[in-house]
Amino acid sequence: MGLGRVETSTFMSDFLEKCGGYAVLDGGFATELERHGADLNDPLWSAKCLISSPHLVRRVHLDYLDAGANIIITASYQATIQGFEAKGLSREEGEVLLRRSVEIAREAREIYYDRCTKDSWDFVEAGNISRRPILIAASVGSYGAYLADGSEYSGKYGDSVTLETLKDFHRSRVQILASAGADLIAFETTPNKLEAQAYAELLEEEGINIPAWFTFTSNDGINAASGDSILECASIADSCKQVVAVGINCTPPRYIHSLISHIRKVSSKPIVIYPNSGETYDAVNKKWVKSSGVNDEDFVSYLDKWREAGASLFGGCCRTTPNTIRAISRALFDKSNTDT
Ligand code: MET
Ligand SMILES: [Zn+2]
Repeated sequence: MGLGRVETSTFMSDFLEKCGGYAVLDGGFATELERHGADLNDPLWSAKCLISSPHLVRRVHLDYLDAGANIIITASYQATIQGFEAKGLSREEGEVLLRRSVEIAREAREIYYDRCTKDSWDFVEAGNISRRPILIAASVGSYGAYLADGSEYSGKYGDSVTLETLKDFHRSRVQILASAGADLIAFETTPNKLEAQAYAELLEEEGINIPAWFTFTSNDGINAASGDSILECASIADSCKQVVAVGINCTPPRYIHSLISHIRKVSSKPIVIYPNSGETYDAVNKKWVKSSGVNDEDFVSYLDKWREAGASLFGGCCRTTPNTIRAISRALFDKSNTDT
């Protein structure tokens, strides 16, 4: 374990350096599957496609790689052994599907690299072919995501849900994903500090040997979705050795700047942000309501402020698309060209 820990301490800074100081994540995954016609009105949400249309999962990963992503996040957000069992699958079949989510993302990366080599898109540096660094992040959605009632945006799990409940709920999926060949685990859409504590303890107790990031949701720019202070949530992530980045996902762009500033007060770890499009999710009707959504140009216009505030990994969450990611990638790339 000693060696793993040492590597973890420099994992993200090394990666960011290879990427040129900043890294680009992918964009909304489930909502992109929907844009391609998938019907995700199901408790498994995007994980339904692991069963019904793995080719579409691979295609969306590839679209994000084509758009410039350095990190793609697997389709396991709402994939759980419990959820698969509720569909009548066996435990073993559920495990196979979880591993498959990582394999499909790895296949997409291989296909992308092969295509780049063939088309000579890679650039040659001092005689060596240098490939764009690409990591596979295994998604772990929060307990609220599994409940499929929108409680990842309220964080109210009720008094009966304890630290041990959450650890037991997440344990097997984390173990399976960690051994499936992913580069890191993305604990996403975390609405409260109890769940962050559960993740931190699980990583430690299970001796998980790949790094992780924790990202939280917020409805006000100050607190996590549950009302827990973002300072407390980020501090839990900061204290966990395996955590290589901390940040925010699936939160409207207008709240991100203030949240980055808060996180920076309690952590010097790299900050990862992937906001949604700013539209709101109606959990009852399972629909996104176009209220205060932003277009790709507006989304990108926030980037400089987010960088100044201290973030270094940027992507998009629900309802953002490969076009959003292409715009982010261009904005960062053009900027770094003019900076040097
Ligand atoms: C509700 S947040 C969903 C996050 C997940 N990675 C996705 O883009 O589908
Ligand atoms: Zn989202």
